[in-house]
Amino acid sequence: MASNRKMLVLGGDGIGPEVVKEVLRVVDWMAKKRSVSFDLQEGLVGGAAYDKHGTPLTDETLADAVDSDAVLFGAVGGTQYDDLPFEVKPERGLLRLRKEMDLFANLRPAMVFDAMADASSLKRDLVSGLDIMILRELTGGVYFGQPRGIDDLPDGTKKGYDTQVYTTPEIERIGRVAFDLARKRDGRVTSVEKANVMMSGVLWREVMTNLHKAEGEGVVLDHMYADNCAMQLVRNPKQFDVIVTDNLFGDILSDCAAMLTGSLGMLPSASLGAVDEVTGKRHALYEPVHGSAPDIAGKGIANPIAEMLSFAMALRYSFDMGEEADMLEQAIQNVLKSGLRTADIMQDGMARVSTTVMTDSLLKELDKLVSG
Ligand SMILES: NC(=O)c1ccc[n+]([C@@H]2O[C@H](COP(=O)([O-])OP(=O)(O)OC[C@H]3O[C@@H](n4cnc5c(N)ncnc54)[C@H](O)[C@@H]3O)[C@@H](O)[C@H]2O)c1
Ligand SMILES: CC(C)[C@H](C(=O)O)[C@@H](O)C(=O)O
Ligand SMILES: [Mg+2]
Repeated sequence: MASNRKMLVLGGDGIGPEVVKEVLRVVDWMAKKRSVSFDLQEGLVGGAAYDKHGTPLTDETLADAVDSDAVLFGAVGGTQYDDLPFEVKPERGLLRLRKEMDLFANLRPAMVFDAMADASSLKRDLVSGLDIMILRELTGGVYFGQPRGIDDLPDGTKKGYDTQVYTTPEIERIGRVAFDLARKRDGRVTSVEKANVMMSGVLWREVMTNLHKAEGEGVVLDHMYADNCAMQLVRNPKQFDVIVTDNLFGDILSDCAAMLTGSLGMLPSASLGAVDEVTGKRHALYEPVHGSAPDIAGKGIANPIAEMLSFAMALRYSFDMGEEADMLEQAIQNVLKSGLRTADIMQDGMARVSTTVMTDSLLKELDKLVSG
């Protein structure tokens, strides 16, 4: 059935295609049980694209991504690609997608579902009900700054270097997203950098402070150094509402936040571009925070929940299907409540299940939600 909901599916490598396949079962369910169809297209990215085309992202796939309403992304990378030249490594495919689609705002929510509070690395009372949003700037900073390279030095040793760059407009646009998010939540933004050692951090703090004065009505802003933030996340995570930070600190802090929720396999994300003033649309890519997990790939034990929750974010942010997104999230909560666990979130007294059995049960919960 044709539809105007264009979604490009890029499974990638390792467990990427395994978890994406499970989401496609939910997409099927929606077509059958809710009469909601998607115009799906599949493509290659990462190592899978390199194996076939000699590049981790072809221009054609990039064009398809730009043309879609949303990209559903799995994960890229794998040890078999470790020796490839830097510019064709699988991860470059993802980075090029982010940059060329200008997906500057990466929303990484860390929520602890009731049934999961005992699976966290922290004690139950520190995490139960936790709901924080890490907003990571995704198209700037040390990931893309020039110059970068490895040079030979006269003494026969080498010098490896990267450059962290942020401009005022780059900081302002992510700051605006942070304030907008906070207004719909608890109204608090913590801006995280290392202004004590980095000039880009000094600018980041100055721009955030000025932006807050000019446009921060209804929002309380505070500032924190990134090292302290890492510590505070595992000491008392409920002190945070929205954390806004740069590309590299956001990468690290969100993996850290994952363990508050029980596993990297639980954390979704949405990578969003600016809203086009004429069409009202924006480029978007939905990706779990985890990677291709080479240690468990092919074993059928990956946790599909991060990918499922990423699809729920797609339903909410790209397809205006909040009701379906709520339903999917509710079904996930019900499955967890029923005691099913993939290996990464296994707890005493729970039933250990495979990736596909987790989805079987999720589809049954969805059935129950529509019939009851
Ligand atoms: N967005 C992405 O595509 C992305 C993100 C992170 C890492 N990577 C790449 O993935 C490869 C492996 O990286 P890594 O090992 O540092 O990180 P990783 O996230 O792939 O795995 C870290 C650990 O978490 C576990 N894990 C991750 N996702 C899981 C899931 N859904 N269910 C159960 N367990 C899960 C893994 O088994 C592993 O023990 C590298 O090539 C890296 O560059 C890609
Ligand atoms: C695979 C890699 C390029 C990526 C990043 O560093 O941004 C990943 O770690 C992530 O968190 O999305
Ligand atoms: Mg990461």
